[in-house]
Amino acid sequence: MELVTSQKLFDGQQQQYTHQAESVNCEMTFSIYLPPQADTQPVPVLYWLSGLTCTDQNFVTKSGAQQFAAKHGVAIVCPDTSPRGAEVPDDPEQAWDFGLGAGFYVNATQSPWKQYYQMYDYVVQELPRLVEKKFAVTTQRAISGHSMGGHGALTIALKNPERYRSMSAFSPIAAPINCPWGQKALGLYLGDDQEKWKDYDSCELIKVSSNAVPGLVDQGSADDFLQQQLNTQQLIDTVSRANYPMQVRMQPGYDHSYFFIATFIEQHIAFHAKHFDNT
Ligand SMILES: N[C@@H](CCC(=O)N[C@@H](CS)C(=O)NCC(=O)O)C(=O)O
Repeated sequence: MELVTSQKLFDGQQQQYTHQAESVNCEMTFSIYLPPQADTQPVPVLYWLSGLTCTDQNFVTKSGAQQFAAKHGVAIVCPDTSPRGAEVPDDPEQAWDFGLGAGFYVNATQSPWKQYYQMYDYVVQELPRLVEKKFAVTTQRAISGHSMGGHGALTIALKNPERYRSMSAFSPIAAPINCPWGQKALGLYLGDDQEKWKDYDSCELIKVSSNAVPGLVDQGSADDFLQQQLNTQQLIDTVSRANYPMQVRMQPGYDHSYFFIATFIEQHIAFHAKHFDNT
């Protein structure tokens, strides 16, 4: 693992690292914010998954989250959104909604994607293993994300309730099996059998879930992707029918951008901190 950058921020450290990742078969970059509390004791970790076209840097530079992580004594780990490198196959038309920057946090089963696009294993297993070995952190974890990353955060927590204390999302792709972004990505990564797509669909997972991970979701009403891609109403209906402990809030006038995330990130970090011991 190699340190790329390190800056002091709100008495903690904002750092970026590269490492050779086995699961995705390439060099990966991730960022970590270590709050000042990590100087004296191990702290819990919030994993943040970003959306389409993003890297590990969007959240670091635009969310303003570090001051709240410092207040609550929580580390924040931001992985990249896909495998990277000249050898990694991309969308044949180089569209921004598939391939590089668009790993959808699944384990691809189809060629040529499956050799690299194992982002589910990377985020759930390999990255936490590395983080928990190298940094002053506990094994208490939470997960959050935006858009494609909101989909990643919710599906990962729903599939691994024993690994995450809480989950949250901004503008998640809540039912990818029912929207163009999801149908394209799941079709190419997982193949034509739509039954297999359900394993990566938050609404489908909530329907069959027997465990309860506390959840918080914020969605802007002025989000340009709301009608065609995000299926927020389906999430609201599914949560209500299943009596799942997830609050889904419509926020009037907010769009899909990081300005929306910056507005509510303090509340999301406080929500996750509430579910950790001793923060
Ligand atoms: N084509 C646009 C749309 C993609 C988009 O809105 N991506 C969201 C996630 S789905 C994002 O976070 N973009 C980067 C940013 O705002 O920093 C772009 O390239 O940014």
